[in-house]
Amino acid sequence: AVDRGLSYCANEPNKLVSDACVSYATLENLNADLRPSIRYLTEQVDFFTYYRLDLFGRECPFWSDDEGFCGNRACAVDIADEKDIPVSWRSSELGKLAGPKASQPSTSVQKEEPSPFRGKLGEDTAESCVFEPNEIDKRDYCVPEDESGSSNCVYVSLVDNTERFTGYAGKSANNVWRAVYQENCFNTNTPKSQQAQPFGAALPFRGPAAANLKNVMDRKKHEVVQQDLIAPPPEEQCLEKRVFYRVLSGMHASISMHLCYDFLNQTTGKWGPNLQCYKDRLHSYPDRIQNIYFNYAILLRAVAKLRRNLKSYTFCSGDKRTDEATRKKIVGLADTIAARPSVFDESIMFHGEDAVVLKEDFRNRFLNVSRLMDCVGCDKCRLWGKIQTSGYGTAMKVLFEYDEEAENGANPTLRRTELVALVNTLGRLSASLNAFTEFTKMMEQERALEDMRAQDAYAQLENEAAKLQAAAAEKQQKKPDGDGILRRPVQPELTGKESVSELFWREFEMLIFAFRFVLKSWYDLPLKLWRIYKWGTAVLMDKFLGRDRYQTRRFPYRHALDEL
Ligand SMILES: Cc1cc2nc3c(=O)[nH]c(=O)nc-3n(C[C@H](O)[C@H](O)[C@H](O)COP(=O)(O)OP(=O)(O)OC[C@H]3O[C@@H](n4cnc5c(N)ncnc54)[C@H](O)[C@@H]3O)c2cc1C
Repeated sequence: AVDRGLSYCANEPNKLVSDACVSYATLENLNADLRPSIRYLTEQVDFFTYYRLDLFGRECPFWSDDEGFCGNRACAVDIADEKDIPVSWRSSELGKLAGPKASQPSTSVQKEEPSPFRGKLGEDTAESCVFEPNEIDKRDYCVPEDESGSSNCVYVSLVDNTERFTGYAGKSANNVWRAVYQENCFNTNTPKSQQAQPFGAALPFRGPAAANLKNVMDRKKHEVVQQDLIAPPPEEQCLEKRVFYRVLSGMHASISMHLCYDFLNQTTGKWGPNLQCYKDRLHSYPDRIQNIYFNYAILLRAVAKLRRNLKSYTFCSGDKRTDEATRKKIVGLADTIAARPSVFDESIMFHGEDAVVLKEDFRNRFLNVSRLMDCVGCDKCRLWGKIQTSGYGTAMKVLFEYDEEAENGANPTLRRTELVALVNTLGRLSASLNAFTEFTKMMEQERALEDMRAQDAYAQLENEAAKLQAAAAEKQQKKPDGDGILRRPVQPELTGKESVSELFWREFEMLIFAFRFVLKSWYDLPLKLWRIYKWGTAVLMDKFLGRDRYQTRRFPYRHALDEL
């Protein structure tokens, strides 16, 4: 059962998520409705639960960080046994295909000649599943994971390798995040020639930001970086730059949410939510949580935009019925999202004078971010880092490069890895919103418990105070004048709202006190005179006999005078 979320802005559930056109409450309700289908797709459907990628073969192109390797068991990835993979996706089968090994047709060629069947795949299996371009297209926002049967590629079950706490931290993780945010330093005033250049094979990381980053990374390689990462762009910056930052920060926040929600308690050895981790990394930073909502909105919009394409997408599991079931499920999800009011309007982006340059810069920067995932020193984190950057890259490709109304073929190719990454990234964000709801409930429980404890402590204090007061009153009653001193009655402060009779009785009480004071003074006088006389003669006698004792003899009524 999926909970209806506790609204992030409980007091303002209809507040809009910045830069999206949807409220927090709407996204939460949408997530409650969509979560069962998203979970089904990402946990039960083979097409979406197996991901093929080059997990170990690519070196970090920016720095060498041998110490960044994470040796924890939780960092390891279990590679899927090819026996569990549908035949048509196995490397052996991919290797038998003539297409990818021979030459890659360009997207336009593919468009003109709808893929003829090759290799050993069955009739139900269209070539587009395996015969995908593995070179970067000028409309790609992410470095593609090699699908063409490269020997470095492995299949990974995403169900058996869930994203959770791994213990990967320290300067290696920090350096990657730092470099990711460094990509956010846009500078549109920079002449075009100096801006980040299109991504190329010879120089994997280009442009001034990249060169600067490489220098910084080289210098900082052995320093533990403590200071904050790049600050978010100011609100007055253009929408595109804010969107770029929100995507990165939302991805980072979503990763933090998962590692806090599925955390290893090292004392008990059990996995479960860690509220303190959530408080430290997310609760104190509402903007980070907002960016998770934002990312959820853009991924929903991208899936909805693919609705038409998905109807004729080739899933190629080798079994027609399985493919039909997969299609029905994913198209069903896209239809449900599309039936709701739009949550993000990408059409307002990349419109100004420098739109072309800005878009190219935006795309190249995101390509660099996807490349940075090869610098992550923990296998499990690298796996999910690659899936999620690919998921966001695919969303951008669909949002900024796809024509919603065009038939398949007119739009850029949607690789299998891209679609799998897109749906799994949506799944991660959906899980993040769910985890956020759970953490919010835990925070409320904790607060209620603290209130109760505070109330208990307060009641206990009140009790103690009452007891002390009662004891004092009792003592006072037993010895009406206590130490023999007649004290002024204690009266509450005047508030100005007292009635005439209250004022009268106050004055009357004081009058009685004055009267008693005078009478008592007369009554005590002989005894006092006698004591003073005794004290005086004792002092004189001490002095006469040359004794020092007189110095310590106290005047008998000094304290009584002080008390008044
Ligand atoms: C790609 C990638 C994937 C990872 N996957 C996992 C994983 O699956 N499991 C796991 O246990 N660990 C994972 N890690 C490590 C994890 O993200 C942290 O780096 C690690 O837990 C150390 O955390 P930290 O407290 O030092 O802060 P970090 O999360 O490393 O953050 C560093 C700094 O970034 C800033 N910052 C933090 N969050 C945000 C945000 N949302 N927006 C803007 N700025 C922010 C803060 O200034 C913070 O001090 C991954 C790291 C990377 C780079």
